[in-house]
Amino acid sequence: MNPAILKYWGLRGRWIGWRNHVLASPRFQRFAQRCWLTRPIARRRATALFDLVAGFSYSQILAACVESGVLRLLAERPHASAELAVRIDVPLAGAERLLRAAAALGLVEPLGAGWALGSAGAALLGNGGISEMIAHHHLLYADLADPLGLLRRGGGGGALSGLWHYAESAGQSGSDVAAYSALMAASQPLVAGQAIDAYRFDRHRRLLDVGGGEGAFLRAVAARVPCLQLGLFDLPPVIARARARFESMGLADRTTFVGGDFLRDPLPEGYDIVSLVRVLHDHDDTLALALLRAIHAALPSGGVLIIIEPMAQAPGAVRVGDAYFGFYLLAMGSGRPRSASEIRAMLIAAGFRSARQRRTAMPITTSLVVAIK
Ligand SMILES: C[S@@+](CC[C@H](N)C(=O)[O-])C[C@H]1O[C@@H](n2cnc3c(N)ncnc32)[C@H](O)[C@@H]1O
Repeated sequence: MNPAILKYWGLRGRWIGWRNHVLASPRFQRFAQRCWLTRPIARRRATALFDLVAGFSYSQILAACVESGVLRLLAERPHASAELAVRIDVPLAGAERLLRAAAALGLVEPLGAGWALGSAGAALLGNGGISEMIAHHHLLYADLADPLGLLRRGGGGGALSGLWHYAESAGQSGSDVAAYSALMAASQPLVAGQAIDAYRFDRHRRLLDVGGGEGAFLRAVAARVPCLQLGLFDLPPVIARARARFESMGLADRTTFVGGDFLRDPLPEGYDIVSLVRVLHDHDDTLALALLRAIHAALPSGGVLIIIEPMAQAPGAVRVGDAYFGFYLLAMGSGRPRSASEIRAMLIAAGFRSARQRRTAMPITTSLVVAIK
């Protein structure tokens, strides 16, 4: 390596250069595969690298399992291949190919002459939101077919941005509102449970969920904290759907519904805690900061803002924040995943007196930052 480069990047740069030189060398790779001491590490690393190479194929096998309903059928009881082939309307050879592939991924497992649900399949079915995510991923993957093109044009403009485009037109399109809100509501239990375990909402009297969609987060908190008064703010067509849902569940008299655009309209006052669940990362920095300032203005002194979303650089979940959501939001055409420390800095810039991160059990779905005015 050029000594000037080594000087600029320091000791760590020198170490990385040397390490990569060794790892890329066919001679070292052959040695690592042959030596009993390094063989397990070499195999692990080769598998991890191959998983990166083959990730899209795995995702499509998963999509076929969800779309065909094969996992649900196996959750009812084990099935023989021929029976499954008929039920999912795929020729026997195709069904067996899918089942073998799904078994390799832990989604199903062989049982005698047939097949049972695998442990990863059972975990997936136990979280309804995951199937919904998988079902809409064809939009994301269509946009990611040309990742460099997407990066060069700055994101958006594809299939996924169409799904949430209603927010940019202040919720004018009813069918888009329904599809997007339903997806959000289905995946909300993955998030709400984590947040409720990590933060004591029973310290508060009135909770306003801004960008709260159909109110799935509010309903989850309401079930845990019966005396909390609820407020829901979202675009008017989303609020109409939420109101109907709350009425059918007998929760409407505990809840104030406010339809509006949080980028233009003032937020309702009189709440001692405001939540922003999977909203901040949807917006570019200028709009995100404006939203934090608007919430700051609406809160009383000592009021709390709680930000709940998957975050960048979350220990143990960097792939979700930086890789998955980084590109998901790029395809959406707006926003970016932020680390907890970036969010804390934005909160202080918006006028909050303190901002702290709270631990959650599953940063893969949920990280949490609490700010006090
Ligand atoms: C990613 S969804 C999150 C929904 C919900 N908080 C959740 O976690 O399931 C973003 C929400 O923000 C709402 N939203 C987007 N732009 C908005 C705006 N300008 N004013 C009010 N709500 C908006 C959307 O309608 C949607 O319900």
